[in-house]
Amino acid sequence: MKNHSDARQIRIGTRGSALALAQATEVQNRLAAIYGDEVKFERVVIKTTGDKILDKALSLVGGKGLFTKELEEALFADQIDIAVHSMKDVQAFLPDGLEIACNLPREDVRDAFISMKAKSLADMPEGAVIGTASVRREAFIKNKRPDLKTVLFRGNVQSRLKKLEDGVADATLLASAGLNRLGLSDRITQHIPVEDMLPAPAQGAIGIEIRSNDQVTRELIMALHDEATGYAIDAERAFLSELDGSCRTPIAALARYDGHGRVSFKGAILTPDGARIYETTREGSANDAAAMGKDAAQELYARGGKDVFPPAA
Ligand SMILES: NCc1[nH]cc(CCC(=O)O)c1CC(=O)O
Repeated sequence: MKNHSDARQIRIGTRGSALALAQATEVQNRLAAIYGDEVKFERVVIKTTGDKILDKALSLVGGKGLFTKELEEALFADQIDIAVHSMKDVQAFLPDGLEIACNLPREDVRDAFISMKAKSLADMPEGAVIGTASVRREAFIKNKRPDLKTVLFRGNVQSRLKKLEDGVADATLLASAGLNRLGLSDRITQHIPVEDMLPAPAQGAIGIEIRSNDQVTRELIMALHDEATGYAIDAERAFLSELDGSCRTPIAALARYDGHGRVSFKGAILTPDGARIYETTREGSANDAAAMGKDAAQELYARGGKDVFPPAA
């Protein structure tokens, strides 16, 4: 056992970006609201590979676990007790010995369109340039507006907004959730309806990762778990893991819990050029959320896998 004074201490592992810190603060505030002085906090800021590589598309760097690997190593090394993640950045398969123990209530799931030149994606002048690093967003953009050009936009939310101000692109797309959490909601030009652009699996959700054998921490943080978010994430992540997509695969999914035991699910895969979208829906018991996502993935893989997934090298 660790030898901290009377109060139980939770070491919160987080990346150093403004968004990551805001999410870690949200977790800490929620825990403090429940446990008061019984729990003390220490924040441990950890730089991940994804924070260091800013000049390449993540899809070219290798993809999985770029924003989580170093945090997971710190969990294994007992340097932190919890790792706070954007669930969107958490790889489909976690290493043995670690698990996502809870999900906070989900933020806005939609993608946000941000521009000083147009009121909406549809309103963009012909040939205009959109900055994005997401193959999913790029494929949807090309599907709707084949005339638009895309440029690679990486870096944290602030640096992308700065690039926009500097005129590197005419518009960009970011998760509404991140902007809201950073107090930057006023920068959003248009919330893109999910019917037009299905979000990334788990977009807008925060998850807390722990060591599977750390029963004490699990019991403390379970109080933060949001059931509705958990069911939705179960379905969306089962969809993602069944497709075993990389960051090179445009994959989208959104599930909703109705508050009464039922989950509805929509999933899509797209060809990177946006020419084809394969989508499907499911509806069923929340207890079957993961099976629903998996089943939807199998259907779409059978229908569109050949087009969407690049042939093995
Ligand atoms: N891959 C980067 C990333 N991971 C999570 C978010 C936003 C917050 C969220 O979706 O929960 C972002 C930035 C973005 O997509 O705009």
